[in-house]
Order: sequence, then structure tokens, then C-alpha cells
Amino acid sequence: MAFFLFRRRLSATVACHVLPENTTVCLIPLELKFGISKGFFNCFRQFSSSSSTIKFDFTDLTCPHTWYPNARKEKRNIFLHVGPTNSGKTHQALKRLEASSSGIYCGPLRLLAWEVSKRLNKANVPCDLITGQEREEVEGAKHKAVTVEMADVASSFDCAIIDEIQMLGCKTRGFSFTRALLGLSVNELHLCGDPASVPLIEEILKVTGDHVKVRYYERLSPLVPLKVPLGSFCNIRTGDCIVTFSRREIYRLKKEIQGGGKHLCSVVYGSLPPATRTRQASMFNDENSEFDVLVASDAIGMGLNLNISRIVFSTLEKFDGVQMRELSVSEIKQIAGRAGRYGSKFPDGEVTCLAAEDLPLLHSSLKSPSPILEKAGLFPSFDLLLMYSRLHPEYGIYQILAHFVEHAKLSANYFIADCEELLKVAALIDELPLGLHEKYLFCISPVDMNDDISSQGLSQFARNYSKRGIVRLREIFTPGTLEVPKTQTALMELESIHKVLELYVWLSFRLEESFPDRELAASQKAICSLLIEEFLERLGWGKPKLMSRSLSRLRSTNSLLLERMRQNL
Ligand SMILES: Nc1ncnc2c1ncn2[C@@H]1O[C@H](COP(=O)(O)OP(=O)(O)OP(=O)(O)O)[C@@H](O)[C@H]1O
Repeated sequence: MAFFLFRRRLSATVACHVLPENTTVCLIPLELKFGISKGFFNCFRQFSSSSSTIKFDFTDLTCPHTWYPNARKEKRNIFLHVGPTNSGKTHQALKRLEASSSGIYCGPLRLLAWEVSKRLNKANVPCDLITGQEREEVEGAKHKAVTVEMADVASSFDCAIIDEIQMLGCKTRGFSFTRALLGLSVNELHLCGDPASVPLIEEILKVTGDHVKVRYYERLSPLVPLKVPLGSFCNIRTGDCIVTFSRREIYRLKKEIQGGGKHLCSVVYGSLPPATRTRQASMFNDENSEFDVLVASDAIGMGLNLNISRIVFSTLEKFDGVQMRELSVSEIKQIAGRAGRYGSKFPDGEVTCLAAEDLPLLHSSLKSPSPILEKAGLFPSFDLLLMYSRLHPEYGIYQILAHFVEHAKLSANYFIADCEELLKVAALIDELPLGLHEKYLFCISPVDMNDDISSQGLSQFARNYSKRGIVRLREIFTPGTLEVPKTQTALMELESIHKVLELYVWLSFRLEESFPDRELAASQKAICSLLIEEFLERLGWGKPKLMSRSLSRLRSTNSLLLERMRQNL
């Protein structure tokens, strides 16, 4: 019989009483500081009070609703607002949020969280903004607008919204939507999204004791699928949005359209920093601006309010990280639905394709209902991983994660989240002398492992952190240490640098709770100046040359970095 007392910074102190041979475990929570842990351990307290030794299989994830006893204490009133895009679902839910005494909005994008916090603050409802990368606290706020990963399942609220709830079926992020769905402790919970998610949500909520009501919505303005393709970019007109799926293509099409001399294009895509994306969207929405055409990726598919008259699909295929595949019915409907916005200059929307051969798929997809969602994502909480690691101290985080992925037992409503990216990070950092929680944070950080600069940034951060804790960026990224692939364009490189900065902020906030803002700002400035020096040197651009040749291009891409460049050149 072994007895462990372990202490984890940022989380809980727990006594764990383990009978190792047959993994019979009795857990006694002593002191809890962490929301997620509290629910989890309370559930064990109840569980273990009936018996002093209980056979427990850590990989049994069949009852995830029991992980959130706070939420289970409430009989929640759940309102499912479902319908096509532009049907006013979120608008109705937001009205309830505004009128509530306390509340939380959980969205899939930083930009949506930004928009909601702006809307609430404007309506004199003080609202904090909390995303992975930023935390803007407003005095006296009882409301929060957050990205779904930051959903607070430890507090109680009067009202909550989970936007784009159909994303609970997303392979990588779905588990965060499931966590919010099961874990938010509220009187009123509003779920907005696609009708395809209704049966699954109703099934999942059968065991929670909540009261569920479904409200179906119709589009507020018509959407007309055109019978004629665009054919050529000569036929582009004001209010058009051309959709394509790679950053390279976005800039290529922008150049081609602008080359015609009639239009200027705004661009919107996922990896644009949110402030830049908002500015690009505003330029396009503003009737007085010269930017009258939008070239965008599927990033426009969710929630962004854009005054689009006609959506033109340049292709109906996208690369999904592994292979080229056709867009799904839901994706086509979601993106097409962005045309025509209630109350805007273009209330009636149209949609077509660049090539005639894509029209049949477009038309049939728009007529079909989205396939019913069958399973929701699930991922073990850190506490489960920790408990499991106590039984297998010889395992690194890679092995622990891999074990859960392989052996997790799930009910029919759930699938285990795809953690390929997590495993890539785990493999990179597993040998470093870091605690399990620190390794876990590195694994769940928003690093883009397909981006060379970002993955090098993460690896250098982890190596240095394991030796000295949080250090200044300047000390971590010493000049000449980042190898930049020759194929990267200047613009891609700047975006990668921005990603590294955001990663730094994300990790710093989580690894060191009291990370001082001023130091952070100074570090960001230092690293920008440093990296940009490297960047200029490598490109062989002198200062005046860069200023004249690329400034306007960079201005529309990354104002933060540009600002730093101005300060540091
Ligand atoms: N009753 C209303 N009065 C005024 N404006 C409204 C009303 N309902 C919706 N709108 C506006 O119409 C637009 C679309 O509404 P909303 O974003 O709520 O749609 P949605 O169905 O949630 O779409 P999506 O699925 O794309 O998020 C928004 O600009 C919203 O402010």
C-alpha cells in the first residue's frame, strides 16, 4: 500500500491513497483551489464516501456529466436556438444575456468574444473579455465574453450562451464545447447553432436533469443560389466575397482582382491577428471605404458580421491538414449563408462558384440538411491524467496521453478528441525536467506545429523554462537561433512571429500566474525588435527600402508588428 501526498502549483493539494496492484483507489480531497479540479474531486468524494476502497478505472469516461457537480446541483433551463446562418439566433440569446444579472458568452473565435464584450459594454453591461491570449477586466463586471476553452465551470451565473454549439462535433476542439455544455452552472443556458446538433444534445442532456427547449429559426433574408458561375474575375462587383482556403491563394486572388483596376480587396483569414481581422472586416463593411471586395477563407463562416452581397466559391475543396477534400454540406451552407445580412446594404444574399463545374455540388448542398451530428468530443481533464500518472510514474506525458486515446471507454454519444497535435508537442518536451502540469500546459498551448517558427519557438521556450522558469523573451530567442524556412514569404514570416509572441503570452499567463503586464509588454517589444532585425537582415532589405516597398502591404496585415517596427527601426 502506498500513500502519496502531492502538491501542484496552480491547482490542488490532494491525498491519494493507492493500492497499486489492482489499481483500487480511494481519493481524499484536502484543499482545492482550481475550478476544474474541485468538481472533479467532489465527484470522487461522493463516490468514495459509500465505500472505503473502490475499483476505479481512470480511462472510464462514460459519465462525463458527473465531472461537474456544481452544474448538476442546478436544474438548468436550456434553450436551443437553431436555424441557418443569419436567422437571428445569437441576437435573441444575447438579448437574454444583456438582461441577466450575471452571465458568460462562450464563442469559438476570439473575434466573436471581442464583438460580444464590445456590444455588452456599449449597452452599459460591464463585460470582461477573456481569451487564451488576452484578459481585459472591466470594473464591476458580472459578465464575461470568452473563447469556449476559457469557459468558467467553477462559478455560477444567471445566464450563459454557447455559440456555434454544433462545434461539439469538431475533432480537435469539440471537447471544450462538451465541457461548457455539461459544466456551466447556470439558471439559463442558451445554445446557438445548427439544427443538426439537436438530437445529440437532447440525448446528452437526458442524464443531467436539465429542462430543454428547442426553438427553430428561419433566415431573416433570402439566400439565392445563382445558376450562372462567376466565370472570370472581370465579373466581380462591389459587395462580393471570394472564398478560398489557403493564405497563398487569398493573396494571389487579391492581387489578381486588384490588377483589374476596379476594386480594392480586404482579406480575412484565420491566422490574421484579431485586431487586423476586425479592421479588414470594418473596411469592407464601410460604404465610404474603397475596399469593396472581400477575399476570405472559411474564417468568415462563423459569426462575423459582414455586409456581403454575393459569396463566390473559388473552389469547393480544401486541404484539411492531411489531404484535399470536398467541403462538407454544413461547411458550404455555413459559408454561403454569410451572403446577405439582415438590416445591411445587401439584405438579399446570392451565392455562386467561380467554375461552372462546381455549381451542381453547391446547389445540392444548399438543398440538403446538414448531416445529423452523432457524437460530441471528450477529453480527460488534467486531474484524470494526473491520477493516472500516479499509478504509472514511469510514464511520460506522451505515453499517458497515448494510453488515454487508445484505451478511453466512452458512451455512444462521445468520441475522444483528436490529440495528434498534443502528442507532437508531448514528444518534443517529454524529456525536459518539467512537472506533469507544466508539460500538459505546453501540450494544450495554441502552438501551430505545422509552422516551423512557432514549433521552434515553443521548443526553445520549454527548454529555457525548464532551466530557469519564465525569462524574458530576449533571453529565450537569441538572435540567429530561429531557422526560417526558405519557402516562407516575408508576410508568412511576420505572421509566424506574431504566433510565437501570442504563444509566449499564453504560456506565460498559465505557467506563472502573476506574470506582470509591464514586463510582458517590454518583452514583446524586445522580441519584436530582435526578430525584425533578423528578418530585415535575412531579406537584405535596408530600412528605407522596406519602408517604401512593403509598408503598405504590411500595414494591412499586422499593425502590432508594424508599430514595433516603427518604434525599433
Ligand atoms: N430582431 C432583430 N433586430 C435587429 N437586428 C437583428 C435581429 N435579429 C438579428 N439581427 C441582426 O441580424 C444579423 C444576424 O443575426 P445573428 O448573428 O443573430 O444570426 P445567427 O442566426 O446567430 O447567425 P450565425 O449563425 O451566422 O451566427 C446580426 O447583424 C444581428 O444583429
